[in-house]
Amino acid sequence: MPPPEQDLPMLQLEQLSFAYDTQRVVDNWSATLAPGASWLQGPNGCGKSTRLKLLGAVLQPQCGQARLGTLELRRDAQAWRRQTAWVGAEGAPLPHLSPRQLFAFLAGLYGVHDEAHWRDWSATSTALGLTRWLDQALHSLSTGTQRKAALAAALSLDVPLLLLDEPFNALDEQAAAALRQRLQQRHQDAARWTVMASHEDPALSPLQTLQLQA
Ligand SMILES: Nc1ncnc2c1ncn2[C@@H]1O[C@H](COP(=O)(O)OP(=O)(O)OP(=O)(O)O)[C@@H](O)[C@H]1O
Repeated sequence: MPPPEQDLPMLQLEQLSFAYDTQRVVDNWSATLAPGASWLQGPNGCGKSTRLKLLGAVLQPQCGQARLGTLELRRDAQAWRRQTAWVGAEGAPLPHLSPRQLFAFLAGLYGVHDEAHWRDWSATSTALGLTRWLDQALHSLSTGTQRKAALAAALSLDVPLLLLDEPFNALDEQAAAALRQRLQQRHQDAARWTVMASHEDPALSPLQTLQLQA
């Protein structure tokens, strides 16, 4: 049985601010995200991708704080990254690796070695229609296939905080449906967050929507 709502941990964002040089893109961003799926919605250039990078500790906020359980983003950046998987809006990282090698590399980096994760990755890859490409270098694959590889790996790492930038871009309908199903499954356990920047409604239920302004 899931814990009562008042006992659930929250992802707390407290007045996060970030500027590229002199351009302030995130200005005192505060939000409380309950476990589950959240959608960052807003016009082009409003800072959706930048916010995901802040939450992934890829960029350092100049002010503010984020808290995930006992972790603080600015104090515990290294530990925070280990609890986080981030899939960017383009193709896959490390294009000289194959999808299988990418997952092996990430699994080693995150310290995930058990068989269950391999099985999970394999099942996710199959559901996404990735199977025939598993041993080909990512750079030789289409953008959609690269994204499937990055998504399968990130989902199988099974970290509490999953950050997805335009996850449905370049996915065929079957893969998009498989991704939705996998994300729904991920949230059957209460203590996981998925934050998505997406032009398209992620069509997950329940879904917390964060409307951002230009
Ligand atoms: N590395 C960077 N250096 C300087 N400025 C940047 C950098 N990345 C993004 N920006 C600027 O920050 C602003 C927000 O960009 P960001 O990509 O976060 O927005 P977005 O809402 O994700 O946009 P889109 O929907 O077009 O992907 C834009 O004006 C963009 O030009």
